[in-house]
This record gives sequence, C-alpha cells and structure tokens, in this order.
Amino acid sequence: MNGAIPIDRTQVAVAVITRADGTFLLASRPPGKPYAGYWEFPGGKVEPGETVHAALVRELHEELGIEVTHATPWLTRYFDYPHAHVTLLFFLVSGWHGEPHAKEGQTLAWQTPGAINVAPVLPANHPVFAALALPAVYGITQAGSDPTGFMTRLDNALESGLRLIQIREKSMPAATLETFARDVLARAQAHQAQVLLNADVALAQRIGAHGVQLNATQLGELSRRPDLPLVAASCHNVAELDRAEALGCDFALLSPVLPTPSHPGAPVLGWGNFAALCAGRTLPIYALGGLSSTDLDSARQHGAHGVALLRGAWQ
Ligand SMILES: Nc1nc2c([nH]c(=O)n2[C@@H]2O[C@H](COP(=O)(O)OP(=O)(O)OP(=O)(O)O)[C@@H](O)[C@H]2O)c(=O)[nH]1
Ligand SMILES: [Mg+2]
Repeated sequence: MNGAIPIDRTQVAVAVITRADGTFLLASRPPGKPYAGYWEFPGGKVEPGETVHAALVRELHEELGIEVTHATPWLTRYFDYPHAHVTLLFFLVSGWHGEPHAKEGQTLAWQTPGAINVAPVLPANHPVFAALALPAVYGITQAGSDPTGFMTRLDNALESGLRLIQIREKSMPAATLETFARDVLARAQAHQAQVLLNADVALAQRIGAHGVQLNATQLGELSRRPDLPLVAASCHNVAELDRAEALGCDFALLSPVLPTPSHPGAPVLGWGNFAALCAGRTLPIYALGGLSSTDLDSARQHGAHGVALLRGAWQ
C-alpha cells in the first residue's frame, strides 16, 4: 500500500527495540487483552492528536519504563483482526535510557533475528520477523575484469560481517560468471551469508543461490514471484515499488539516492524523495546510490531498512 494511511484504521506505534548485539525485545500480551499470551513487539495505539513517534515514546514508557532516545521509521503493515483493523507503524529503536522491565504484567524475552524461540506470535508479525533477519548492509559485487582478485576483498568483507551479497557483473562472459558465482556462493555460505544473482533466475536456481535481484523490466513482465527463497527488486519510483509489493518480493533497492562517480550529473532522488517513497511501505527498502557504510543512520532516519553498497562494501 502506498501514500497516506487510511483514517478508518487503528494506528499502532510498534517498537523493534534492538540491542547492540542484534537481539530485539518481544513481550507476551497480558491476560484480559485480545490475543492474551501471544508474543508481540512493545507498543500501542496512537491517541487522538498524538504523532506516531510521540505514541511510541509514551507506550514504551508506560509498558517498559524506558525513555526512547533514538527511533527510526521502518515498515508499515496493514492487518485485519476480527476485533480491529490495524495499521502497524514499526520503528527501529536503537537508543533508550533505563532497563526495559514489564510494567503491565507482560513477560519479556530478548530474541535473535532468524531464531525466534517463543510462540505463538501475533499473526500480523510473521513477515516482520523475516524482514528483521535481513542485514543492514547489502554488498553489490564489483569484480569487473578481475574475478580472482575480487575473492580476497570478498573474504575480507565476510570476515568483517557482510551477510547479504548481490552478484552484479554485467560485463562478465556467461561461463566466467557461473564460475565466479559458484565461488562467491561457496565463500559466502561458509559465513552463513546469502547471495542473490542480478536478474538471472535460471543461474540462481542452477547453482543453488539464495535469490535473485529483479530489474525494472522483469518487474514489469513477471506475473508471479520466481521460485527462490529470496526475491528482491530494483526500484526507482512509486510504480516499481508497488509492483515489487504486489509480486511478493522480500525487499527492494531504491536508487539513486545521491550522486555517484559512475553517473555524474544524473538526476537523483535525494533523501526527501527517498523518505516519501519509503513511507507506508510494507517492504524493507535498502537505499542505494552514492552511499557508504557511514550513511546507515541517515538512511534509517529516512525510512530505510539498510544501505546497499558497491565500492563501499569491499574496502
Ligand atoms: N503492540 C503491538 N500491537 C500489535 C502488534 N502486532 C499486532 O497485530 N498488534 C495489534 O495492534 C493493536 C494495538 O495494540 P495494543 O493492544 O498493544 O494497544 P495498547 O498498548 O494501546 O493497549 P490498550 O488497548 O490496552 O490500551 C492490537 O489489535 C494488536 O493485536 C505488535 O507487534 N505489537
Ligand atoms: Mg500495547
């Protein structure tokens, strides 16, 4: 869904409170509420006249006794329960004062993305857990004419924590690309990192890669999601983001955010347009174009899940 939030729905400010070690907080709903005993992210309904951010701060004070100091807008989900039609406005909360403690009879549990060990969770939240397991940085390969030399940089990046990689080597001959992709995949798998192939669904399936990064042409032409665990979309505008959501993509790239040396003078979105395009989206979105890893917080302030890096991923 895009643009303005429908007004006939209950708006809920929801917090993904994340510690430096990557774990995040879930709470079980106290007795007496709908879905009592189900696990949820802390948060609650936005009150009349209140901003969503103010509701977030108030709810986390009421439910957990903490003072939020850093929260960035993340995903939005629309879900219809028998008791309510909710718009869930998720934030990533990475700064707060105080130690979260259960002030309303909840049980609290810190969880690891991709390895949630409490159940049941509120039904609206399942796709959110998948999004949370996506890393903050997405590295796009730049081997060019030196696929062998690139492997050292790849290994270094994996050692430094890179966990999501797109193979994008437009000028590589097909046979070289397949050998290169198999090598990248083997090295990535040794670090539990995931690998997507730019545009080539058949190659991704043949070598057992984790997914594919669809280009805008494919987005327009495909009638259904390719059969791969991860399907991402390269988007530049509202129509492409709508299409990516309709196709059931797991995440999108949105570009170009800032000027890049490779496209001097080309028009860019800038952070303002980027934020407007991200607002209200269910898809996690990586910012791409002219960014480095130090831009992660800026990207998140404007609604991104993370940053996608070309040369910046391999330094
Ligand atoms: N807090 C929270 N609410 C969620 C999540 N997922 C989800 O579907 N919801 C729905 O959002 C709605 C509002 O949440 P809430 O019950 O926490 O509201 P609240 O804190 O203001 O409680 P109150 O109504 O007792 O004052 C509920 O219908 C709940 O089912 C989630 O992860 N966290
Ligand atoms: Mg609540």
